[in-house]
Amino acid sequence: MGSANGLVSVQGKQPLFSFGVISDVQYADIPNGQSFMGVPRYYRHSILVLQRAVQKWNNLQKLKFVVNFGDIVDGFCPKDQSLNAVQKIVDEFKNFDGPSYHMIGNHCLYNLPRNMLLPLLNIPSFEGRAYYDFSPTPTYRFVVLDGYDISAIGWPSDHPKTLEALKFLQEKNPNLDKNSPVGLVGLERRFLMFNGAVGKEQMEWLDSVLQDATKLKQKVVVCCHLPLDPGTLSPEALLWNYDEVMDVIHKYNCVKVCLSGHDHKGGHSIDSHGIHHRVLEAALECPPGSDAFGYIDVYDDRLTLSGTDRMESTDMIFNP
Ligand SMILES: Nc1ccn([C@@H]2O[C@H](COP(=O)(O)OP(=O)(O)OC[C@H](O)CO)[C@@H](O)[C@H]2O)c(=O)n1
Repeated sequence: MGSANGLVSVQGKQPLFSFGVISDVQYADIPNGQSFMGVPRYYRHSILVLQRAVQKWNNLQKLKFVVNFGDIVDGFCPKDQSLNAVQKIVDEFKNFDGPSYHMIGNHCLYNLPRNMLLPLLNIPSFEGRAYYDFSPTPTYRFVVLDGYDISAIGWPSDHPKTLEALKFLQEKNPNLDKNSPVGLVGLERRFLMFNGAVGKEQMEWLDSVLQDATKLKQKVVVCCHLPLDPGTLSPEALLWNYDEVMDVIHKYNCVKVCLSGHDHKGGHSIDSHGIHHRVLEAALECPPGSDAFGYIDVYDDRLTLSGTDRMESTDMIFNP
């Protein structure tokens, strides 16, 4: 038996395939700082975490691809350095011996508009859309959602999606600072400017992909920067319309696991339909010398996350 971060791996059973994971690198060439809540953030060290991740992923010699769960560069990155900083992190991912799949987070959008960001991240896009799917094996499909589809950040200020997001925030959050949850209660605390929603068109696309996956008997892993289940941790981190997205997902039986970032301390929950929700611990909040990245072995009946250091290992077992 081998052990990684408290998890005893099942020997003798070959995974169908394996992939690497990392989230919230939030690199910036600036001194250490802290979050709004006072949690230390190590902006220069986070690129070293990514470098060690890539080295480990390459050494494993079995990973088919890696997934970056967003927030590649921090919002405090001086804006004249944003382009270089994003390019620098993308280049680190290119040192991995295989494809990297990226998604956008709020901090990406504080740095660059969508039209610049999406080509750099190699996100297949039409009219600024940042959702897509891919199928690494015939029996599995990955769906990458764009949690900032309806958002007050990232689109031009007069774009209909910006206006829709601002109107929504105006209705849902009475604070002058729309990033502040003061006075919002329970799950209402997600109605913050640093979050966003999945729009109507993307929702229809998601429905059609899940319908197709069901027809093809594929199991689906949903990836989104923003968490989709209130059971995982902080309500402040949730996608605005996580409930509508989950209603679509729950229509089908094909989604087995939802993976996300954004809520830096990480978490794991299983929802009422037996779907695992795993929020990944942030690379940014690793004190120097420590790490937060991992890889996932995919089987017919489970996804097994082997985490390094601050990333907890998690066995996600489901009904095949
Ligand atoms: N209670 C808060 C929290 C944050 N802000 C301000 O909102 C902006 C973004 O916050 P930040 O912590 O940098 O966002 P992250 O994406 O790194 O992390 C998301 C959280 O972990 C989700 O729980 C920033 O300007 C903050 O100062 C705020 O006003 N009030």
